[in-house]
Amino acid sequence: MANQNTLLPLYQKLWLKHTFSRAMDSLIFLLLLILLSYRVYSISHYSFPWFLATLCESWFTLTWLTTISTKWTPARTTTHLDRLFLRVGELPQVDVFVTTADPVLEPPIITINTVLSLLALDYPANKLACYVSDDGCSPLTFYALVEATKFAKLWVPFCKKYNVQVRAPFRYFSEDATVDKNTDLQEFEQEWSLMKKEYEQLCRKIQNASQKSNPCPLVGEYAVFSKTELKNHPSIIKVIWENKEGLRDGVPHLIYISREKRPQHPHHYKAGAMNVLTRVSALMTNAPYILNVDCDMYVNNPKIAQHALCIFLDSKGEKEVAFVQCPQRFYDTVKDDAYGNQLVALPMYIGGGFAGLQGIIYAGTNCFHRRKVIYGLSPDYDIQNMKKDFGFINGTKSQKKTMQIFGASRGFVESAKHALEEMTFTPNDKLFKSLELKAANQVASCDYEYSTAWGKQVGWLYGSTSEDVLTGLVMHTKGWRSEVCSPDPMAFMGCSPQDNLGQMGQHKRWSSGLFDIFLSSHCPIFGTLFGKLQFRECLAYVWITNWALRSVPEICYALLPAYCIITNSSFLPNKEPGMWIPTSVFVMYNVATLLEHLISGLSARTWWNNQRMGRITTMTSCFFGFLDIVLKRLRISDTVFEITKKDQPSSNDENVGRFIFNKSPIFVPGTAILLIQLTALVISWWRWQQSLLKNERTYGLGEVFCSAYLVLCYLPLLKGLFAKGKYGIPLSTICKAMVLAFLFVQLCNASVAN
Ligand SMILES: O=c1ccn([C@@H]2O[C@H](COP(=O)(O)OP(=O)(O)O[C@H]3O[C@H](CO)[C@@H](O)[C@H](O)[C@H]3O)[C@@H](O)[C@H]2O)c(=O)[nH]1
Ligand SMILES: [Mn+2]
Repeated sequence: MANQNTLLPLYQKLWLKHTFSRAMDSLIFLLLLILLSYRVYSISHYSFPWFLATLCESWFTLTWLTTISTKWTPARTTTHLDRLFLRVGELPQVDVFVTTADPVLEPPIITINTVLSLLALDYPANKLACYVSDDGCSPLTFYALVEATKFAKLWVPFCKKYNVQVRAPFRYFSEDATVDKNTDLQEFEQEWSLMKKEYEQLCRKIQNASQKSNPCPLVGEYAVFSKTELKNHPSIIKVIWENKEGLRDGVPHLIYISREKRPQHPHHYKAGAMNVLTRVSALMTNAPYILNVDCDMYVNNPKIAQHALCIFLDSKGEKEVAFVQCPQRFYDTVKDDAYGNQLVALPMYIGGGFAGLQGIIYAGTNCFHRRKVIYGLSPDYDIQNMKKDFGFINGTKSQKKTMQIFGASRGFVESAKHALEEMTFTPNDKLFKSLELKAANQVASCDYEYSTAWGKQVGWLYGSTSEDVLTGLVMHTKGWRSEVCSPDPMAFMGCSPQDNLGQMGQHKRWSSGLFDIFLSSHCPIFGTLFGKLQFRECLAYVWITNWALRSVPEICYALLPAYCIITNSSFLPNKEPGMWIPTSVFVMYNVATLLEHLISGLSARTWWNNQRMGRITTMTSCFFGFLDIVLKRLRISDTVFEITKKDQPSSNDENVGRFIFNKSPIFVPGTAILLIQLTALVISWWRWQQSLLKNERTYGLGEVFCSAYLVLCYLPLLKGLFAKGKYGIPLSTICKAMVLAFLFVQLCNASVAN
């Protein structure tokens, strides 16, 4: 019996059949090929727009090929929790990392809800430790965590006693409470009311504190914050709560870390913060598994750690899987996904596709890692070679090597050695009491990483604002796989941007970070040529890392119809049968994407919003992402990680879903494209009137349709031209866009004159 249990897999991979989606995608691909052949065949049509269209369409065809390859063999996993306990006697330790960076953009109340939901995980409390990194160095965040810990002592037992599902209090109390059948209702109601009262008090305290310049006098515990500046302060490490007795049902350890920052030292944003968390936790609990969440991602399925461990501890997963990624889902989302940022259909088709290849990308949050993989281990390591590679063989020469990799902390090197050999090792059994915080301060200092492998081969990798995808890609290049874990209920829930500004900033950061990866030495193509990145996984990475680059052909293609109308030329075949080819590509593409949305349970409106936002963001945010990287490569300016605002949605606002504008240059190209299409439409209408008078036949219907379609996509901007206040596009932006549009029309006219 025991034998059989060890043989049964802890998780299974199910291959999905998206036959319909496959058929549609292939058909579109075929049509694109026909279109290209038609273009080549009718070379006699050669003209500038015809040539440019051929170039753009070749690009679209290539992109479509990578899309199909990514989506072709989707998979998902199911985990067998019941078998986990038969397999392992005791659950392993898990260190949880939460990052926060700005108490204004990321209100502490959101962060503490995430932390509370993590402390209340359905997991032995003596096997958990929660580390919070605060890049904002904010006494308010610290204060909120201290107060939250007091509440956690009531909250954690309450959640466990009544088997609460949503363990983030702000969500729990916003819904009607449900209880198991056997619960003593009276007792429950009493405790529930008490808990609600306590939570409201906690909120009030934090609210009051946030209104003062300092949450409390900066003395005692808080004295360390008295002489700090945002980017100039020593490291602050505080053990807020220690589960001293190692109680299984207690509250897990909670540690606050604000790493050292100095003006001259680059801090590498989130990746830098994660590396400090890795090192400090190595000195304290050194758990073999790490869960990483952003400050807004609360636990929605308290058993998620066990589910992830099913994958890690499975006999196959144990050897192959580097990380387990849970999907990102959002709560209180804007109706019908007006800003196209809920990412529901995309992860289902593209994410599912990745999962059926070498594995899903690492998406930065809701992800479980193995510590040894973070330290740079490859899947088929040989223990002796590994020791040599990391310099763990006695002798001064090898000691130097270890330091070159991991830095000069002896304590850390010792713990890393054990982590790599997968031996349980807690550097300090009496944990924090006897722990020398000095050692922790050393590894959190800003110069610790100089001339080490941190950020290059070890830990979260530097050099891209999409540090997550980069770090995951390098693991895949080493030959590791990854898995998606999406049990029911959904593992985590978070905030998505509540307006188009947040959404556009996020897309700009992602697209630039991803394109940065494509141009770096970690480019997925090299990964396949020289590493162990599988070919189709490489294509999938090429698909995702090229996001910013896609803006260029897309903008060209969007300008083509206007160019043709203005210059009275054409880029589309305007006679039968040729004209049917692009028409059917357009129709098929829309039908296919619409059906994908409907099958995913989304509304037709959501589909349209996603299409529309796809066009807008590619030509605005992604284009700026592209420019950012061009400037970075030319060493003119560096990219920065702009934090997304996490706000609790304003309910019942009638303006929800409306676009808001500011003076950001990001709106200039979009407005210019819109003005150009409008100009073209006016010209074509005028010409049409003329031709009616002369009784001539007009061509160029295709071009007019394309222009009109773009105006429809850009409707939010069109409304912005006429609205006032934050809903209106600023006059300066309109003027700049008008200049661009004017130049474009001049260019068109000049090209005709030649
Ligand atoms: O200097 C910094 C900047 C950011 N963060 C943290 O990084 C996380 C992600 O930032 P956010 O503004 O929420 O970005 P998103 O676009 O929502 O994040 C996604 O994309 C990022 C990469 O662009 C990943 O780092 C994230 O994990 C992933 O959820 C947050 O917890 C921040 O507190 C830091 O700790 N230090
Ligand atoms: Mn986020």
